[in-house]
Amino acid sequence: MQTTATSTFSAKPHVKHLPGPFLRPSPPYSARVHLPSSRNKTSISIAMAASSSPPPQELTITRPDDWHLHLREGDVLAAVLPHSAMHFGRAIVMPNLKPPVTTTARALEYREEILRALPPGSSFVPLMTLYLTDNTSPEEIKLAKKSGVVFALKLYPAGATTNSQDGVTDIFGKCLPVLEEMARQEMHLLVHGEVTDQHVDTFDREKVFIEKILAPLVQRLPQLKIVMEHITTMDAVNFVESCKEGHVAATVTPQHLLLNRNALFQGGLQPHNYCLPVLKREIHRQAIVSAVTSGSKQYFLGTDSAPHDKRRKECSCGCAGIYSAPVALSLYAKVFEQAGALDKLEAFTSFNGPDFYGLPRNTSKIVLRKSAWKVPDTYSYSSGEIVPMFTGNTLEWLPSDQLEE
Ligand SMILES: NC(=O)N[C@@H](CC(=O)O)C(=O)O
Ligand SMILES: [Zn+2]
Ligand SMILES: [Zn+2]
Repeated sequence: MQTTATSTFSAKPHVKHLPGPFLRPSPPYSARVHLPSSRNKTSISIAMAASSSPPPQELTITRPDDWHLHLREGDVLAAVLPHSAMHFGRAIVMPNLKPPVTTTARALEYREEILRALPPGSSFVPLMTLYLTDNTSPEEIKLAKKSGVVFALKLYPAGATTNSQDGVTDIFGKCLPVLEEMARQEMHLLVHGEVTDQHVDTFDREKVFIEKILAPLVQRLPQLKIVMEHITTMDAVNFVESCKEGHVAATVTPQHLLLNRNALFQGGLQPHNYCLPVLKREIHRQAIVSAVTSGSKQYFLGTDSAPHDKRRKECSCGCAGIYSAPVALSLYAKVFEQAGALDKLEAFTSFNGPDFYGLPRNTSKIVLRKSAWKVPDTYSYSSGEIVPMFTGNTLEWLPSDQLEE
């Protein structure tokens, strides 16, 4: 499926090539984006320092967590969970099942299903979330907090993305009492930040969401801790950085760091590069790379790994979501390496997330080795196949568990 563009990324001739933006080192932050000027200087000096010493071939980092993950249920859960559990310590598990996880009772059941599906000996911890609806009650927030296993509520504007039809129709009209209770209970709000108004261009939906919903929400409830999930634009970067550190943060996916919207059309329609919010222009990708590799504590790893059966991706109305769990760590390392910021990788993958959620950092380590490995074309499961991001390509930075000292 992935074709096109020449690559300096993989030297081996048999390897399929990756789309363009993946290959170019990120230039210093664009002048059109607002950032404190000291940040520009920092990233340039790191890049220069990195180029004068031999590039590292091995990195040992604190075990990462995934702060935005779709695990699904049943046979898909069984197929995808090992890919996350292998290298990640914990993950914030998205509640957009069919029907969605709207109550603490259901989140507890779903958590048990995940724990049962774990490979033997795994210490992976699922951090549960509830799906916010127009009818979620403040009582439910109290129950969620008391459970000790629910860490956040997820806002899906109704109709914005996969399985969001039961989402919120009018956040200010219907959800303020619940959001106030969340602020009181220190329960985080995770946001799919796109408006659903069909009159708004698909590529502008994140920007308009920030203007119409997110900025007013932060004004109205400054104590509520908000994670803007899977950010895709420089508008989101500017917004996050205009907010107080520790109050508003963002997760960033591998695809929004590596691909721009050309990747949807390169050599033909590429359904496995389709996710929501949709990939944006190159200038937005560059803004996100600069923000994430700057060392700011407001960004952390959230793959948004979203498995869909191959038949539901490769069809006349393919669904949104990219399956990245098996490749995510290799890809994040590549981004930081290209930016000359490998020294900032661990904070992004392993520190900023737990710090924002008020959870302890993991104590075990993983090793990323600079050795080539080939991404499988597909992963089979009992009812079909799932195609991973960068299917069939060769990647570097192979993750493995650190051997006991
Ligand atoms: N990102 C996606 O394109 N899809 C996600 C939903 C979401 O995170 O918006 C999914 O559940 O498939
Ligand atoms: Zn989403
Ligand atoms: Zn998601």
